[in-house]
Amino acid sequence: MTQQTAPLAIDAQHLVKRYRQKTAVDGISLQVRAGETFGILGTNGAGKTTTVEMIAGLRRPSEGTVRILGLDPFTDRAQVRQILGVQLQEAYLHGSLSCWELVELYRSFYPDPLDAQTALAMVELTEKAKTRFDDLSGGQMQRLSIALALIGRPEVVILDELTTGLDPKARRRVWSTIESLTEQTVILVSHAMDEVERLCGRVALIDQGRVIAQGSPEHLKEQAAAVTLEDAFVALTGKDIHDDEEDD
Ligand SMILES: Nc1ncnc2c1ncn2[C@@H]1O[C@H](COP(=O)(O)OP(=O)(O)OP(=O)(O)O)[C@@H](O)[C@H]1O
Repeated sequence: MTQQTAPLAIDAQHLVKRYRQKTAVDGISLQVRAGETFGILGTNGAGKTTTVEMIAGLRRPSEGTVRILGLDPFTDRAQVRQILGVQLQEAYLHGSLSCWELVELYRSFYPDPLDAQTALAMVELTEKAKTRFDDLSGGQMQRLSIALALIGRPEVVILDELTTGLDPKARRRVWSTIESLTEQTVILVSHAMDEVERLCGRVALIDQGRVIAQGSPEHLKEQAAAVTLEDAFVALTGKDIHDDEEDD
């Protein structure tokens, strides 16, 4: 089965999220096929996190629908939890537990999890097994949250700012881990063009809560007559990826 004919793993239709004064997401539709690694690129405040939180069932849309392998993340919450792994920008974990205890806790949620040693080794935290979460560095916390997102061997994985704050070596290691997920469907929110170009078959460019363009990195570069994905982003959105929308 090619990816073009694979079933839809994620089908988000016309997602809208309104906060009091602000429409953070303004009619985003995304279809991701099983086995794809799909990137979401956008400036700060473009609505990326709100979009993936709605897809994950962590934030209720004001409008629109989400299906993950045909399931509704709100009404089929228990089933969705078994097939979805989520790494958010900020990990809200029990800080007094050690890495090992957190890994064991997360393993207990799934029928066929990775073993604890494999999970810690995957993100190079074997040496930190006994360290309390609160005593980890920011990068180590992030790596642990990646391991916890993958521990249940989820069919669908959502990763928000996968490697922000990691050093170059750690970034490359995490990329290899993601590249090894050939069976899984991955949504990757990122600011990092090199990361998106390396890992994602298709990308959606998001600006002011809308999808401005989507396609393979090659297609987006062609569409914008740009040499790099960063130039394509600037050409298609009129913004630099490093801009902060709040400042406009
Ligand atoms: N709980 C909230 N209440 C009000 N406004 C919010 C809330 N959460 C997010 N927003 C606003 O919605 C917009 C989109 O936020 P979101 O976090 O989805 O953007 P983002 O693209 O993920 O940005 P970043 O790259 O900085 O994480 C921003 O203007 C943000 O300030």
